[in-house]
Amino acid sequence: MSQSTKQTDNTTSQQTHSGFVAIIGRPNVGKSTLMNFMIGQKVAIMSDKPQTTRNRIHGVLTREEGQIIFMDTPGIHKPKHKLGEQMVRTAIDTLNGVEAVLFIVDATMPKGAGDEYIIEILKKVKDTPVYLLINKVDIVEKNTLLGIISSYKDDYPFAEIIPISAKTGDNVDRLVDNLMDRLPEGPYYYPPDMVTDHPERFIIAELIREKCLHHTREEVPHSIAVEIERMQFREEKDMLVVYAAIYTERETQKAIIIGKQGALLKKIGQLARHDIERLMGSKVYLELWVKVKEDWRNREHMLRNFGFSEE
Ligand SMILES: Nc1nc2c(ncn2[C@@H]2O[C@H](COP(=O)(O)OP(=O)(O)OP(=O)(O)O)[C@@H](O)[C@H]2O)c(=O)[nH]1
Repeated sequence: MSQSTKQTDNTTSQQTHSGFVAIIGRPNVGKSTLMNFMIGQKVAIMSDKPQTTRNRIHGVLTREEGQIIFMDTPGIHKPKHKLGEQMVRTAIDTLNGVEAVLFIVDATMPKGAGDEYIIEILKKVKDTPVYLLINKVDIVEKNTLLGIISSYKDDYPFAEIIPISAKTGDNVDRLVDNLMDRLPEGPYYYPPDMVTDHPERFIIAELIREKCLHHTREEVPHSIAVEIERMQFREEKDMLVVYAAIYTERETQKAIIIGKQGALLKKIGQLARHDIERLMGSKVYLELWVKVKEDWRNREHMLRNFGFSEE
């Protein structure tokens, strides 16, 4: 994950950190308020349009030191509608695949069935650190806090327990610093100021591009581009199908990416597929091919296709 658009522009600065963080908590505990506070004006708030898969990206927090992509885990907030086994498994897979989980509870409410339900799911999650965030501390008496903490702390080995106020921002900076420290070194998956209707398309293209660059070192310039030609969720197979083209400027570069008997392209595909599955929380079928488009950077219609247009 060491080469990205951002870092090639920025080779002298220190390595950025990045990763995925899931936010869970029963309704009304303050998930959206916390997102809004953390991300503020800079947010690339993701569209509310139905997504191709069940996981939703809430927003992206970009700082000089790195980028945090916040994910929703649909279904987990609504214990009343009992999830199907497959949905529970998908939720657990998502939580296993992220770098950290933020479990938000409401300091003004006693622990309820909804919280306990979430804790049960968390217990099935293996190595992901879980932060317990006790929210709305601005409206509770300080001395009630200890009682709330002790009602949760034996339920689960939380990595951190942090009382916060998503409304006033109390302790939120501390939380973000702590998350940034925990995230592994990695690229900015989004340009810092990008707003898009198709965030997954963009990230998936970047993941594929990153694998190409990483495994070809200096032989292939950063000018290669990846276009997602088709992306479709196949309900019956519970699988996301992605067809993507890798564009190079020369035949020689195309040959390098394909490798001996297609070996390198296969490897790029496997690695990218793994990352996309992690991102989307579902199985992925990825088909890649390599095309030569000489001097594609100068062609405006191509730029628009690749999603680089200002429009
Ligand atoms: N006093 C106070 N109110 C808060 C705080 N955080 C959230 N709220 C309020 O709690 C209510 C619910 O907040 P949301 O952010 O919508 O909660 P949510 O978890 O996203 O809710 P769902 O979308 O239903 O899952 C709103 O009225 C917020 O203003 C806080 O730290 N302090």
